[in-house]
Amino acid sequence: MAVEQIPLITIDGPSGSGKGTIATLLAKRLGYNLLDSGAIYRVLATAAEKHQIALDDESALVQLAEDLDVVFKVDTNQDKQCILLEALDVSDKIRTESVGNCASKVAALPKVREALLQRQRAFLTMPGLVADGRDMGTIVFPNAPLKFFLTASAEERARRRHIQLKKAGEDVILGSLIDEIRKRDERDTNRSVAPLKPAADAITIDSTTLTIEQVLQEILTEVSKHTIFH
Ligand SMILES: Nc1ncnc2c1ncn2[C@@H]1O[C@H](COP(=O)(O)OP(=O)(O)OP(=O)(O)O)[C@@H](O)[C@H]1O
Ligand SMILES: Nc1ccn([C@H]2C[C@H](O)[C@@H](COP(=O)(O)O)O2)c(=O)n1
Repeated sequence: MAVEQIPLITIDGPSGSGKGTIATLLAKRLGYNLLDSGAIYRVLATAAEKHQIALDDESALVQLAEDLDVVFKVDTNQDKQCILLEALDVSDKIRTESVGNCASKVAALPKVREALLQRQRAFLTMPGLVADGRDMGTIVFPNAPLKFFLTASAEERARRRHIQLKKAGEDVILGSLIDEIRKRDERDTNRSVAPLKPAADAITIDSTTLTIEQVLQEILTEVSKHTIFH
């Protein structure tokens, strides 16, 4: 089957807007594959630390990206993917704010993004794909038939992240999280390549005052309007 005929939904948006949560629920509901593109940048940043590569050493990071030994395993019993870097489970380790910041730095390097492009496009297989990130609808899958841009106020995103990190046992201060989220937004939005922005044909959903279930329902309503997803 030609790739253009494979059902594909993209969800872009800033950090903590709920992309990952919604993409996971949507993929499960539709029985599709899932691409958590942020996880690839997070794994790359983790590999850089492991191999003592500086986060601004573009040529070494490109080589690392090309050789990156990362495996995404779908865990059918849990609602999350298991992510292996060089055969070691890094699923939880990559979720800290600190790794998110490092990922944002390596993601600002144009040649690193180029090196990871094909790896992301390879996720587009039958029966379909839900892809979440910053440039899914603009650069990686510009021809996707249905695109969403999920957003929420920085304060609300930090509040959600605060609850999430506290549950995971991380000792974090809400005020610093708001600052970090704003800094990451700024870096992701103002970089020269594939900046965080809605695709011209994306549907924007502001989830500041919506529950996860309400966001999912809004998306499913749009999905039901397209025959390619039936
Ligand atoms: N609409 C919502 N209402 C309340 N909490 C939400 C909502 N959407 C997401 N959350 C919660 O906010 C937290 C962050 O969500 P999630 O990890 O999905 O965001 P994200 O956009 O994928 O972030 P990142 O880009 O940093 O990975 C999670 O704990 C999630 O349960
Ligand atoms: N398509 C993507 C996905 C992620 N990034 C960068 C920018 C983010 O700050 C960082 C971590 O992503 P997250 O897991 O928080 O979604 O990775 C990107 O540039 N492009």
